Amino acid sequence: MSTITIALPSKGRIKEETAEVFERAGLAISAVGNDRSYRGRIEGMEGVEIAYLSASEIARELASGAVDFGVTGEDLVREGMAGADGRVEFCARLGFGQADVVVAVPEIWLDVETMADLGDVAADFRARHGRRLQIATKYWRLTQQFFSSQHGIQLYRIVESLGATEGAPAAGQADIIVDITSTGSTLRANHLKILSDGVILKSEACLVRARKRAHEQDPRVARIVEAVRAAL
Ligand SMILES: Nc1ncnc2c1ncn2[C@@H]1O[C@H](COP(=O)(O)OP(=O)(O)OP(=O)(O)O)[C@@H](O)[C@H]1O
Ligand SMILES: O=P(O)(O)OC[C@H]1O[C@H](OP(=O)(O)OP(=O)(O)O)[C@H](O)[C@@H]1O
Repeated sequence: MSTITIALPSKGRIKEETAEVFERAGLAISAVGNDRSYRGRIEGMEGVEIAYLSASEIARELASGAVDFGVTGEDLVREGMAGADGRVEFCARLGFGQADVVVAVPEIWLDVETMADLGDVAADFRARHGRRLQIATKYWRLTQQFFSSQHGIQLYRIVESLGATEGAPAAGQADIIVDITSTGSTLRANHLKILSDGVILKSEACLVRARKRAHEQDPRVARIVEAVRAAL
C-alpha cells in the first residue's frame, strides 16, 4: 500500500489548534529525525506520514493531489482550485480559524448597502469616472465567481493585492475590496463596511481529503477521518 500523507500547518494561526485536534483524536504525532524536522509520523499507524507546510501550501498540495489529507482554511482551498467539491472532500469542519471572505466598500458610500446597489455603481462607473470599478483582492477566483456568476456583475477589474488590502481604497489603488475578516477591526480602522449580502464565504479550518480512487478501500483513510470527527 502506498504512503498516506497528511499535511498540517507548520506555522501561523491554525497550527496549535490543529495539533490539539490530532492529539484529542488519539493520533499522536512524533517528529521524524530531530525536533525541527518538517516530517512526522503517527504513532501506531504504519504507512502514514505527516508533512508540515504553510496553510496556503497545503491548499496547493491538495489541489495537485501531492498529499492525501490536509488541514487548512476552506477559503484557501476554494480559491486554489475550480470545482473544489469534485476534487476534494471537506471531511470535517474543525471549529477554529473562522474568518469570512467579504465584499467591503468605503463607509462613505451611503447608498451602497447591497450587491445590487454595487451592481448599479459598477454599471455607471465608466461613464462617471472613465474606468471600471476596481476591486483589490488576493481572492481572484472567489471574487469572479461571486460577482460574475452569482450576481451577474461583469463590469469591474480585479487589482491584485498581496497584503494590506484594506488600505487599497484609501491609497487610491482600488475602489473596493474582497478580503478575509474575523473581528472586523481592520475594516473599521480603514473606514470600510461589509455589504449586507456581501459575505462570499464563511471559512474555517477543515480536514480536507484529496479525492483518490485508492482511498475507497483504504482502512487508514477511514480511520483518520473517524478519529478526527470523534475529537470535535
Ligand atoms: N484574521 C484572519 N486573517 C487572515 N486569515 C485568517 C484570519 N482568521 C482566520 N484566518 C484563516 O487562517 C488561514 C491562514 O492561516 P495563516 O494566515 O496562519 O497562514 P500562514 O501560515 O500565514 O500561511 P501562508 O504563509 O501560507 O499564507 C486562512 O484559511 C484564513 O481563512
Ligand atoms: O477582521 P480582523 O480581525 O481585523 O482581521 C483581518 C485581518 O487579518 C488578516 O491579516 P493579518 O495581519 O493576519 O495578515 P495575513 O493576511 O498576512 O495573515 C487579514 O488579511 C486582515 O487584514
